[in-house]
Amino acid sequence: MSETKEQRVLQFVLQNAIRGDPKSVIDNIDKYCSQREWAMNVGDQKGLILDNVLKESNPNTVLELGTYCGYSTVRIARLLKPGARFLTVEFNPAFAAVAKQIIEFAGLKDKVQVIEGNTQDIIPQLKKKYEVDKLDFVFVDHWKDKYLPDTQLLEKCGLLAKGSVVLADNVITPGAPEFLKYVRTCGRYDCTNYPSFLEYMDERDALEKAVFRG
Ligand SMILES: Cc1ncnc2c1ncn2[C@@H]1O[C@H](/C=C/CNC(=O)c2cc(-c3ccc(F)cc3)cc(O)c2O)C[C@H]1O
Ligand SMILES: [Mg+2]
Repeated sequence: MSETKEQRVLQFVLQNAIRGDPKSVIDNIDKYCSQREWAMNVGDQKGLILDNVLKESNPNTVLELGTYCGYSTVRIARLLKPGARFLTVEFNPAFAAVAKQIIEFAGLKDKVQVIEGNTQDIIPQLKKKYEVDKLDFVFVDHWKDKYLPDTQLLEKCGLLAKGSVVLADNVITPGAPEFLKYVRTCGRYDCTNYPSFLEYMDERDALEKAVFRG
């Protein structure tokens, strides 16, 4: 049966990256997706901003919405302190299967829990089923029309505390206008925009950091 693009990305990593070396996994995904087939990874330019915002936050508990192939999952997991908890949610089984193999190849299997499911179903289960109290850092990179409902769901479920960081990809391209308007005007977040470029392209994009005021 014909391979998918995501399977080709995985194969390229398995054949070219160094097992147990997260940076070589990241670099090889960027190499494949910039030279051979574009894919919706956060990429290296926005990835550097993600790295820096994450380091500033130094989180104990991290949630990612939209694992895809696990590129940002590896970027995040490689920077977490020992004992930190990291949950990532993906509802496409084929993407989750690729991500799990990429995460394991990078040597980060024990740092990440890949949860297969829809974020709107998983978020309400985080407290009881996944024993999460509060989230220190949330990376939002799934369907763009889900950014707002899921942010409001995180609030409703009592998962955000004063200082919790919500970092959203693609607030320019493809854009998440309702999310952006909400976090910037609802009065419950301090927002910072980080202008950058769309992964592997020259088009403009940006990350938005929304820090919950509690
Ligand atoms: C609700 C829900 N629950 C669990 N997983 C969910 C979910 N919604 C999506 N997902 C999963 O996240 C992933 C989805 C990510 C969506 N990201 C995108 O659509 C996306 C699109 C572009 C883009 C930019 C310019 C262009 F011309 C074309 C595309 C760039 C990006 O960085 C993106 O993240 C994979 C999907 O299965
Ligand atoms: Mg994205």
